[in-house]
Amino acid sequence: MAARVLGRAGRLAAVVRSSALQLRLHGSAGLRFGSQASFFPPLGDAMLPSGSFNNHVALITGGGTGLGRAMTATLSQLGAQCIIASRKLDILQRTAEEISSQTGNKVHAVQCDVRDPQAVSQCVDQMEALTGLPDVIINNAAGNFVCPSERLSPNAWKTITDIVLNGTAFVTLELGKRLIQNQKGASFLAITTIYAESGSGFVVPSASAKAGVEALYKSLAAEWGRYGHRFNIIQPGPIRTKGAFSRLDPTGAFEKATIDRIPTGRLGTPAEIANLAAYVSSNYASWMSGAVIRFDGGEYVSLAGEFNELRSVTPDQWKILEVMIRNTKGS
Ligand SMILES: CCCCC/C=C\CC/C=C/C=C/C(=O)SCCNC(=O)CCNC(=O)[C@H](O)C(C)(C)COP(=O)(O)OP(=O)(O)OC[C@H]1O[C@@H](n2cnc3c(N)ncnc32)[C@H](O)[C@@H]1OP(=O)(O)O
Ligand SMILES: NC(=O)C1=CN([C@@H]2O[C@H](COP(=O)(O)OP(=O)(O)OC[C@H]3O[C@@H](n4cnc5c(N)ncnc54)[C@H](OP(=O)(O)O)[C@@H]3O)[C@@H](O)[C@H]2O)C=CC1
Repeated sequence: MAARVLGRAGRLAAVVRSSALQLRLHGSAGLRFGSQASFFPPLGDAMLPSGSFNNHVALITGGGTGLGRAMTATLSQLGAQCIIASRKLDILQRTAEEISSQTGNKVHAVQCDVRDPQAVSQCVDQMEALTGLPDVIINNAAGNFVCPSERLSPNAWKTITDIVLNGTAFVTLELGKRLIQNQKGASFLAITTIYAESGSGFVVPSASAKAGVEALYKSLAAEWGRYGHRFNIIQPGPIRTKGAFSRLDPTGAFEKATIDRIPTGRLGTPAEIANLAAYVSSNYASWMSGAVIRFDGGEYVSLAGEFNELRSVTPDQWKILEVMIRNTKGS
């Protein structure tokens, strides 16, 4: 009897090993990866009540494209007057016109390279003249590309860390000082990434700079609450944008593997993160400060757990594994 069970178990162990190999080679075994996405449909509408940002001014860096554009569209739809700032004025102006014409609320385009503190100061001057100081600041601008670290030049390192860490610091400090002087409260939000926490090879300048941004925002949450300022962080997982995907997965080779490891079976959408950013920046979240919100469909925990690949083991295979485990006597 024992021999029969062990023989069966041995055969099944081979099947399990071979399906684990198939999984590694082809990314699919047992559960159909991605089929669970139907449980988690993305909703596109603005979640907050209309008018939630009436009489609010919002600055969104990098608001002309990708996730920044989606956040601008949602805030504008909810009543905010928005200022979008980045290097490419033509793109900003096109986005501003498109969003304004859809929502009926003014979106202003202001050119600004966040790496340059003088340009940031001039951008804030321009904003003060256009709208007054903002109630909502979203530090979303970033630069990134995948690259083995041994291929990085000093200027490549400096370029990414200047945009992400110094740029966020320049914008935050310039606005913070003026808001404090004017005794005006505000919500600051930084967009980082899940690997700000874990670190990640091949995007080392970005990982280092985003970790710095998180330290900056957590520190200021503690220090500047007394001035009426809240500081929060959203760590997005993968959400398709041209800016990110063209620099992080230029051939598209990693997309399927990425989706396969996301427990909710799909990428995020710009509208979903825009809703979260709107909530965090709104008065509904006035008690939220110093928060780090991971928004990744479960990717981070999926990458972290050593045994998570056992998702590919089928119920029949589990029966055999359980017999093998129960039949183990002693150590
Ligand atoms: C589906 C699977 C994969 C997708 C995964 C998705 C999500 C996972 C988590 C994602 C996190 C995402 C984080 C992001 O930040 S995405 C945002 C991406 N958007 C951008 O980067 C937009 C802005 N980017 C740019 O403008 C440029 O790319 C820039 C960052 C290079 C800056 O441009 P510029 O100031 O004009 O700089 P350059 O003069 O061109 O270059 C400066 C310096 O860097 C070197 N360099 C540039 N590109 C590379 C490269 N690809 N490899 C190595 N080195 C590079 C360049 O040579 C210069 O150095 P020198 O020494 O030569 O002077
Ligand atoms: N998409 C994703 O999967 C993920 C994105 N993120 C984060 O989300 C945010 C938005 O990224 P995403 O929308 O995907 O990518 P985009 O490339 O579309 O957005 C980056 C924006 O930053 C602006 N920018 C870059 N350099 C500067 C600069 N020196 N000064 C001012 N603005 C600058 C760009 O505008 P311009 O070129 O006009 O300057 C662009 O609008 C980033 O912080 C990114 O790190 C995090 C995790 C995942």
